[in-house]
Amino acid sequence: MASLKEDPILGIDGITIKEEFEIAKPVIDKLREDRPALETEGTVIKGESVIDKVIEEGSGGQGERDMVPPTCTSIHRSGSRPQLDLSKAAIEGNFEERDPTILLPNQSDDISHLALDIGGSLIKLVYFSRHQDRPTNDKRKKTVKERLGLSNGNRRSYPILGGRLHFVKFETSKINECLDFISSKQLHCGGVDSHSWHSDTSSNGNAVIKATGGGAYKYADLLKERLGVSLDKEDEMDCLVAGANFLLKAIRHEAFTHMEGQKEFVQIDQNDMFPYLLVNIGSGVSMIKVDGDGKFERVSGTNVGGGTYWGLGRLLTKCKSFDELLELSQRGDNGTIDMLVGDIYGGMDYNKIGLSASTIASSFGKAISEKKELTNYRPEDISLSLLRMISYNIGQISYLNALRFGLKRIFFGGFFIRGHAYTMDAISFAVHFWSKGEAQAMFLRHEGFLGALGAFMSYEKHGLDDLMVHQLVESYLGLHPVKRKRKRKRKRKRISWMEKFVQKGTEITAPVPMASSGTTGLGGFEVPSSKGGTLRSDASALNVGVLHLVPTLEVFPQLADPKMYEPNTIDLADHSELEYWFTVLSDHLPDLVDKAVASEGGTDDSKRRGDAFARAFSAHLARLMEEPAAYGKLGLANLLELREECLREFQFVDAYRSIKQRENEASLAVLPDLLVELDSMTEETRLLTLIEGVLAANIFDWGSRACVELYHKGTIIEIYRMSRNKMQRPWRVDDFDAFKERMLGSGDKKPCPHKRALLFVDNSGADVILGMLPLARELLRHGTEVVLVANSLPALNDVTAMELPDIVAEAAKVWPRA
Ligand SMILES: Nc1ncnc2c1ncn2[C@@H]1O[C@H](COP(=O)(O)OP(=O)(O)O)[C@@H](O)[C@H]1O
Ligand SMILES: CC(C)(COP(=O)(O)O)[C@@H](O)C(=O)NCCC(=O)O
Repeated sequence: MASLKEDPILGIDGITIKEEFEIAKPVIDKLREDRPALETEGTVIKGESVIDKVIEEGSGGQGERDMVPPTCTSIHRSGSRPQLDLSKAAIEGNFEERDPTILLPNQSDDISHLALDIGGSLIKLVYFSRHQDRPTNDKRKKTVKERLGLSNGNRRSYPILGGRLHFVKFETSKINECLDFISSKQLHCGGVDSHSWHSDTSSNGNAVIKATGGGAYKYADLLKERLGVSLDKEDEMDCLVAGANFLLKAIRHEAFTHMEGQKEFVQIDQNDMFPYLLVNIGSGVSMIKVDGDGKFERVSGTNVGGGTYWGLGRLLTKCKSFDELLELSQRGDNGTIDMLVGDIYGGMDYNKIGLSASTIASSFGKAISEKKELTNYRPEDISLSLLRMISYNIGQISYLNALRFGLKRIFFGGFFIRGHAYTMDAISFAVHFWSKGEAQAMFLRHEGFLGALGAFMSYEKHGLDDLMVHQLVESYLGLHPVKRKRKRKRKRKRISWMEKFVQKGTEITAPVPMASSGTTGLGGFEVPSSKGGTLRSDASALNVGVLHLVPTLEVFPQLADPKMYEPNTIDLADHSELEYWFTVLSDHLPDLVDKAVASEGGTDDSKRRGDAFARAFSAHLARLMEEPAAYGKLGLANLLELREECLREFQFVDAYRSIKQRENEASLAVLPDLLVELDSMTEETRLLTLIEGVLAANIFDWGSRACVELYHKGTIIEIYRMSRNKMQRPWRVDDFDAFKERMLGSGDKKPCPHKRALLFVDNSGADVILGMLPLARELLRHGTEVVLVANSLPALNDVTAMELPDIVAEAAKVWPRA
């Protein structure tokens, strides 16, 4: 395992843990005790919502609050108006993060914009923050406590360059929380970190904020009274369109499709974007035909929208929050309440008009039964049925409007969607079904912030023209789309499977894990689940199954000297080593939390758990820093296991789940090409390439922070390519010549392949799919029996024994015949 020290997300082989840790509970209790302190430490926002707000604030928080000026009377304007530089704007964070911050790396002027969209249900805020003036290279000088963020509650620290757009929402009925938030961060007077230029001012000296949505009218007086600001009202439809156009043109990995639980990002060619139908599902629904920047027509709408789901759902289920209602639906079965075609036709399909027995004939149709009252229905089923009814209906009406105007692309926004897999699937299904696959439903990651973003952009009406000049959209080749088209054509012949891999890896993202398994009443929605324990065979005659699922902690019997084996290769008794590793782990913590939250569908509940996990783990680290032997002998493996245990304590089953899925998809997509390429080689070259592939695919163990960063940009696959290119013998452990001799023979020696090979799979799907499986295939060809061995529990990015059969079965499907 190379460069272990450099890698904050390292893989540790053969961990043996003997100690039991009493971890999360005392920490949670402590957190509960700390809660009042937490709330006063933060903004004036009270109660449950504090944790959410802290999460949503991202880089905000105490660091900035420390600098809050007492009043905001010092508004002035500098001579030249600062410009918003949207060039190279990019989403920050991983693919699963919701409402992610947008990085403006080239922003040099100190702007201080804040824009509001005050809707029927929610207030959306977009604001800009400068990067903090903290040198990036002073990291190691900070105390570990500072790093752990225990002193100030910060979740992360950022480098200086540029700035960020932040996205925050509040319930409109709790507008005072929103005003408290603005006030605590002084956003209405340029923000706590603003030095030079502040928000627009009106002729009478008051700050002016751009605002849209009905509430910009309804609450104008309240804002004036509470914050002393005037609202510059922008038209809601103008803003929705401007926001959508900005996102589609400027932000990579913004738009995606979502069908049957599968999420796939869509690259939008800004030269071929229009016309499209924009459907904003807020409290009500607006359907807008967009022909260009500022060129649009609201062609339809429906009053059955997000407000309907939340309103009716609240009445029918007594849920206290929208998220509770949505979560309820995940455990629902709409078949108990919806009337199916089969219910009407005695279990039969109505084939003549293409309706199967399982098609919903009438939403809520079963509730006509006189024998049942509301209390006889499960709230879970009601919620799912309602969600399906409204989503499907909106999808269907949207398609009919697209049909009216010959539009093939429909983008859906609005907070009703909430990044919820079922909602998106139901909408996509309706569009797909009624258009017979002709039209496509697409979704936006900043779904609910279109209006607020549009209002934000309206500070500079020419923002989008600038975007064109800066040629913002980057392809994976880093070329302008127009040029890219031509280049790609010319290059097509030369694109190797590896390039395809890189391309796939940047396009594909994981299915949203929130998708519930089993049937959803929409048809064809079975989400494959792991089938450990059952032996299956497939077309390639591979037998796939789990041999052993019960974890046992035994020293591997094949070791030369099992008694001397010590899995903890790094001893943390050395204090500088300890401090180093604590730094690595604490620096990596926000990122791990993001992943863990994403792995659970990014729900508010998972965010709360994620935050609690971060605090609990930080508390453990802080304790161990003071008293390294607090939980017994401390080695790096123990520390990593502690982290895993802690994740599980907060019900994070596999923090890396979505990343694994993404990587599996990308790897499977290129596997056939890789195998064909391998098959075209001589036996000797093939063997060497196969071993190189195993080494390269084990990317996480190759270490380095750069790998991790690449991973975040969705290009980890490039690491695979790079590592293969750089592979040079002799390797640290290099038995290749002996292996080759056994496989192929040499001189007079006949081939004598091993009877059986144990292949230990470790990190990531690429490791298995592009490394181990091609090798396994070769071994099988030579008559060697192959057993793949993996961990029982997910740890770091490990592939587990439970996941292996599914991965192998999928790979076997794309085995080339040869
Ligand atoms: N936390 C929440 N509270 C209330 N509604 C929510 C929440 N999260 C999502 N929603 C859904 O989003 C809808 C509001 O979407 P949004 O785009 O903000 O529209 P509006 O501008 O009408 O407020 C609600 O009607 C509801 O269906
Ligand atoms: C009136 C609205 C534009 C307000 O926007 P919202 O606050 O719902 O986002 C919207 O609710 C709407 O388009 N309603 C549908 C009205 C109709 O066309 O029947």
